[in-house]
Amino acid sequence: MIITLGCDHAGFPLKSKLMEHLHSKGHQVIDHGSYTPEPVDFPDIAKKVCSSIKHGESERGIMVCGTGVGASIAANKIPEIRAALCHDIHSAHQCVEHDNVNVMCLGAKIIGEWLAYDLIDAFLNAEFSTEPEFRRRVEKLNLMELEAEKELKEK
Ligand SMILES: O=C(CO)[C@H](O)[C@H](O)[C@H](O)COP(=O)(O)O
Repeated sequence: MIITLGCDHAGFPLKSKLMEHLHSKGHQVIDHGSYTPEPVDFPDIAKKVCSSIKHGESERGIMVCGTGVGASIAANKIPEIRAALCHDIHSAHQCVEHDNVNVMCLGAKIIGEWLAYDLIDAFLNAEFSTEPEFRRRVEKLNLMELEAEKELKEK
């Protein structure tokens, strides 16, 4: 799978390790930075990661910040992105199976590298369920996005 990766300064050390892990699993990685441990604002990187997914360069993304919270807030502002902060294995696969999540967010200050590897594997091995209730709910999320865009235009 082609995966887009991004991080801020707090996520930088973990992102480098994740990159190696993803390569070892045979994934292709598009790295949208940050490329140094210098301070950088997570919304700027989240925009790049999400734009890469929106434009079809990659199928899924992984964002790492200190807690994963800022990254998930930022990513969820972008239309067509469903981002989830996942620090447990069940959420890491169910978020795809039920909610068709396309960006997983991790907190480098919260979890260690080995849990991060397992979370990523669970996320990337999961597929969106064909069960109608999950499709219907994600369709409702899409409608909410369209309604919000319409309201903005009407302002
Ligand atoms: O976790 C984060 C946002 O939810 C960020 O990665 C930062 O760690 C957090 O905002 C703290 O900022 P700082 O500039 O690293 O002190």
